[in-house]
Amino acid sequence: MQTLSVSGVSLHIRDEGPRDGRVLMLANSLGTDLRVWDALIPLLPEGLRVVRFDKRGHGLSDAPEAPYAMETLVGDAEAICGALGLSDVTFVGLSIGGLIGQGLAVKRPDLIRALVLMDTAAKIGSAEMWQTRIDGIRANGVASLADAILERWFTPGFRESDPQFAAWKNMLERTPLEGYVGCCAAIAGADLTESTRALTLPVLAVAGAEDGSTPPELVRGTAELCGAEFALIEGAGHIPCVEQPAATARLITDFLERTA
Ligand SMILES: O=C(O)CCC(=O)CC(=O)O
Repeated sequence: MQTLSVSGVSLHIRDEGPRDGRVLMLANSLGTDLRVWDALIPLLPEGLRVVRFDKRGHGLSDAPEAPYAMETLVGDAEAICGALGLSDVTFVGLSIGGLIGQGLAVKRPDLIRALVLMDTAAKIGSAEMWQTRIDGIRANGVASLADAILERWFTPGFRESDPQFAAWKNMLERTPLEGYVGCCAAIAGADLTESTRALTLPVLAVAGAEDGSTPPELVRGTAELCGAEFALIEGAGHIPCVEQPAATARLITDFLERTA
């Protein structure tokens, strides 16, 4: 297990593959930890150096008191790149992870070669919507909203019959309250529309066809902002790397080839 201290906060990271391989950095979504990439990684081309991490407040990373700012989350990802000596990174960001990726590409264009925006947007939801969610979680805990969240994350078929569904529910419900609320605040405060419009690096945007959190039309809108390619993943909700790892891996693999 590897950890890294950033401004006194311990971040859990996993750094796998050859040190001299092309770097793929994976950033996951709200209420998830780095295990959401487990099924995807073995399906990616060999020889990649794959770096993933639990953002603050999630997984095995520390959960400092909320709120967090998007700039802080971007700074954490930047610090991980610095500590591991990463450059020429292809950054794959899922939902809030995609906001982190957009922010990092703007702040440190020298670090990022290409960007995959997965089920994300330049702006996700409204400040009011996030405040309602924060109030609900503060009053009744993460588990009180879990069923509604899981309906947005996964298709009905997956929820009804996948043997791992119960484990993903546990992962969500066990997210530290401060971490979940802290990241809600970061998303609420992030409108990256203008900076993402100015991006010039290669971008692939992908969306689960049944995503109820960041619906395909929202993702497509962000793709259009920055001239990105757009692809739909059938049979997936908000987390296609869990629900459709093979289709997700194919899209990423083709993009890696196009941006080699
Ligand atoms: O998943 C994220 O990082 C934020 C988007 C969201 O609202 C997810 C959910 O439906 O809970």
